[in-house]
Amino acid sequence: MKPVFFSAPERCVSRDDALVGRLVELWEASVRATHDFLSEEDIRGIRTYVPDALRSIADLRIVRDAEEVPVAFMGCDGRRLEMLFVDPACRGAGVGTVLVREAFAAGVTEVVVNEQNPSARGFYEHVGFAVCGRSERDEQGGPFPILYMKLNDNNKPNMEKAIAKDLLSIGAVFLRPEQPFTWASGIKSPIYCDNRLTLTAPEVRKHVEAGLAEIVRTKFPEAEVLMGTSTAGIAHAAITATILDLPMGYVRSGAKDHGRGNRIEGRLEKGQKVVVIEDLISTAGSCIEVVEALREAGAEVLGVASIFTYGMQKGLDRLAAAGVVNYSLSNLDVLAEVAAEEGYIRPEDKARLIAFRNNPSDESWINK
Ligand SMILES: O=P(O)(O)OC[C@H]1O[C@H](OP(=O)(O)OP(=O)(O)O)[C@H](O)[C@@H]1O
Ligand SMILES: O=C(O)c1cc(=O)[nH]c(=O)[nH]1
Repeated sequence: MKPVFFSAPERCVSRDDALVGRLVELWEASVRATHDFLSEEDIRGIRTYVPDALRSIADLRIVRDAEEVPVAFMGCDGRRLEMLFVDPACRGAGVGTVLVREAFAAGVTEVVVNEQNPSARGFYEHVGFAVCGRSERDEQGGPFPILYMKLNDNNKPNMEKAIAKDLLSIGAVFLRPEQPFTWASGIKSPIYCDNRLTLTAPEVRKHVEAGLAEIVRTKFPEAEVLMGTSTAGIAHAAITATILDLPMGYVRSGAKDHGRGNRIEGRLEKGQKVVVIEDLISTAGSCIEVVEALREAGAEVLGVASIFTYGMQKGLDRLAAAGVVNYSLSNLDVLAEVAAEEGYIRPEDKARLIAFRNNPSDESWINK
């Protein structure tokens, strides 16, 4: 029977002989189960290098079972996922996926797999990698063809769908056509997406923060500081900054009338390159105010990373006029599609939501 409990991935700084010994055992069991193209002699030969590789890999993470025994590990070096092995007894339980998400959060965008291991290729394709090159020999010169895989924008549709599913699954999307919500902009709306609820749903929060970190890393690699919008962007800015090991602060909706009278909290130097973290964009009024406050303080705003956008024309026009680029993890078009597919809304509601987004001043959608 598959173990049902697994620890969260743990980063291993010290790697004693007992741990390395167990990981070598795990490596061998996993290789014997998946690398049937290797001979006994090949396995024994490669095994001699494994302990050194485990001791020297920059970032080693392990998952343990209920008895604290390591059952999976991964090693990353910069953008490359160098190793990921799961005990055959635990395959299919989602441990590999959890480790890969950690790898994404750590900045991984590349992996190399043996062409003769189609299940590994299938796994990496499933989580968003695509083959971008091939070599007839492996990186040690052995006669085993390898495939170079990269995470690229092909991953975007997966991410948009996955985050939409996440938001729906935790009940963060509210539909109330009979009693419209009032948005920050004053717009009356049949829908309200409460991303604040991701904070109390750790599994979803993990996806959101890994996604925001990926946006910052790939779209704004020069970012020096993250600034959260007040209030719903602040926690996301803090968690994303922790993943990326960057400074963070936040921008209030107005300056304080006591204490130091700040509007921008946290240290911000003139000329610093800032990415704004916003939870949601409707008309983009809130995030543009924040961008303007930061520019006034002398920051160079690289752009905005947000969880969700409605894709409203007003928001798009305002962002363009302010010269602000925004990347969102998901959007209304994808959310409405997924919600209809999964039975959260009726197929006809999908078109009604999009019609509302396209023309919010037409309130014919209101159920009187
Ligand atoms: O794109 P916009 O039209 O500006 O609308 C989106 C903003 O509205 C919400 O904030 P809200 O004002 O409800 O405050 P909160 O962040 O404190 O929850 C949301 O968190 C965005 O910041
Ligand atoms: O525009 C807003 O105020 C708004 C819309 C929405 O769906 N969710 C949210 O938190 N704010």
